[in-house]
Amino acid sequence: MARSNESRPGESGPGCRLYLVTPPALEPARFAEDLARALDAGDVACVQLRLKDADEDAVRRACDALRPVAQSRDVAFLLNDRADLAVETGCDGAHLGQEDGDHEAARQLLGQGILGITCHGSRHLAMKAGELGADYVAFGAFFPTSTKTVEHHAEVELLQWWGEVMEVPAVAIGGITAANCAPLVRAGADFLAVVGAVWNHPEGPAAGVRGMNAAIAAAQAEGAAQP
Ligand SMILES: Cc1ncc(COP(=O)(O)OP(=O)(O)O)c(N)n1
Ligand SMILES: Cc1ncsc1CCOP(=O)(O)O
Ligand SMILES: [Mg+2]
Repeated sequence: MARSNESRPGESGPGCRLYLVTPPALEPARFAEDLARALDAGDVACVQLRLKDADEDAVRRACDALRPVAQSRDVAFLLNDRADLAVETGCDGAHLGQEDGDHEAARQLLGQGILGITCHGSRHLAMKAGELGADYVAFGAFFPTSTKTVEHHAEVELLQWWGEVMEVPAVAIGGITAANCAPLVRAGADFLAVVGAVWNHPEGPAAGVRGMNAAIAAAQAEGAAQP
């Protein structure tokens, strides 16, 4: 599947695309190989490095090992939680939550870089994020997840509403799998962000990417066939 002419988070593009978030812990050299295999298995718009328990040096080392794997394939590489470190390490941007510092300052710091903001299940937070210039808003969790203890949930209708009134792309996250993603795609999610569906796939990450791509394509085809 072609990649380079398609959308990255923050660009509007055709249909819905896959957004990979890394596992919570990884060994950079070994994971670089897994990541390469996953990215070579199908269409991926974006990779987010999310290492909640790693210190700054470990995050830098992981960036150094993984960023080229994504960027050499024209896949955007984002850092979770830290806009400053994202800029310093040459990432394409940062994903920030509601507790991850000053979003307006991050917007300034990132310049043309990608800024994604967690908006949980909230129209209000999403409008605020859109107003300050976020390149995408992230809604979730849509389904139960074992990757993170979540306090906020989002409904499928939120995606539909957002797509009708706003231009800023929407990322859906939280417990998304090939088996449950169809309603999110049909509701207009621009990107589906996943951890477990790819990295914990029983046949390996490449099979996880192929499975997600196939499920997205099937949901889009189904949507297009409806009168
Ligand atoms: C694409 C995407 N959406 C949401 C999140 C969650 O961000 P946040 O609320 O800051 O929680 P942590 O990831 O920091 O635990 C995300 N990382 N990516
Ligand atoms: C980081 C994050 N934010 C909300 S749910 C979630 C975890 C997503 O992981 P999974 O795809 O395994 O449910
Ligand atoms: Mg965060």
